[in-house]
Amino acid sequence: MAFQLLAFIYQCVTQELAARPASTGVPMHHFSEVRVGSVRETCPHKNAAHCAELAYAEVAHSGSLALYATNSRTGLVIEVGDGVAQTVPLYDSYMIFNAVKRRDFGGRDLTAYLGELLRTEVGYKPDNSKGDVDWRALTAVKESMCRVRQRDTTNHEDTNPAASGTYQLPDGKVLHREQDCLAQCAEALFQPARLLKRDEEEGIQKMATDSILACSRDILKDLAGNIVLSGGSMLFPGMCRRVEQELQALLPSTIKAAVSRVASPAYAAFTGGSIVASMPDLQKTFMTKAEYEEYGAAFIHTRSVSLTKPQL
Ligand SMILES: Nc1ncnc2c1ncn2[C@@H]1O[C@H](COP(=O)(O)OP(=O)(O)OP(=O)(O)O)[C@@H](O)[C@H]1O
Repeated sequence: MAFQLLAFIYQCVTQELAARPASTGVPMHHFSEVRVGSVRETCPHKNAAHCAELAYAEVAHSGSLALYATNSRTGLVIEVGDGVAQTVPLYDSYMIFNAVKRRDFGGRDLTAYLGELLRTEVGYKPDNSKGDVDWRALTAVKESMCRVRQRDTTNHEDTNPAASGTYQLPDGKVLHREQDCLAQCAEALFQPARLLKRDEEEGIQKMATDSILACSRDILKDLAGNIVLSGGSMLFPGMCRRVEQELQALLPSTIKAAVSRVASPAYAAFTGGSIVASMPDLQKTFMTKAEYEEYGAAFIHTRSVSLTKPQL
């Protein structure tokens, strides 16, 4: 079913959007793991080949694409979108596959958590008969009013520049931008086990630290020195500073963490993908249609930029 959908998307890109894969590379990304029921499984290699069968293209990883969006080739990407959080270390464009961490939580869990906070803290009463009105309102509050608390409370919290002073919820209650629950929502990214009730799930700071420390000692400083935030759920004001503080507290004191955010976190994979598609030296990682026809779909594994460097 997923491959039928992929075929449909590919058809839309080539026919509806009139993209011409014959004259430009088409980067595709795939997840390193899939969830089957409650079990996580490594995404089978044959899936990448199957994608290639559909598109004769190159298979990359959204984390690596986000790093390209910053014009760098070495660093750690922390990417949190709507349903997935992942930390992806890359050295000289190579993804260090065995150090990638991926967990199934993201923006939609934060929206649900915000709903709980508003119910308990301001007595918000969602009206379930109104379809997704309630969900859309919670998402709008999250995206426009919420911020990230700082570890160092002597620092002023950043406020959300998009926030006006107040927001009226569908039940008529009015929220004020200073309200504490608006700074509490994003805490769930740092404490998913306690706040999202996800047993054994680590926060993004622990995932990132584990990803860095799982790599060779020679490159730890390079990775920690270029940590890039990507994905819509990294847009909360104050996120860079908070992640930097968290990582600095967890990493050995000799390693300095430097955190930045890509220009448009929600579109970083697209931006990076377009950069990859136009980089002359990375075009050699593409599989052409002629190569596909001569060597078959498995040839994609010799070309993917998502290869692990064995010595790392
Ligand atoms: N300004 C913002 N502040 C906080 N969260 C935001 C903001 N803008 C968007 N988001 C959240 O980011 C999430 C979408 O991010 P993104 O587009 O990166 O995800 P995705 O690629 O669709 O998801 P995934 O890869 O996890 O399946 C949504 O939950 C959205 O509410």
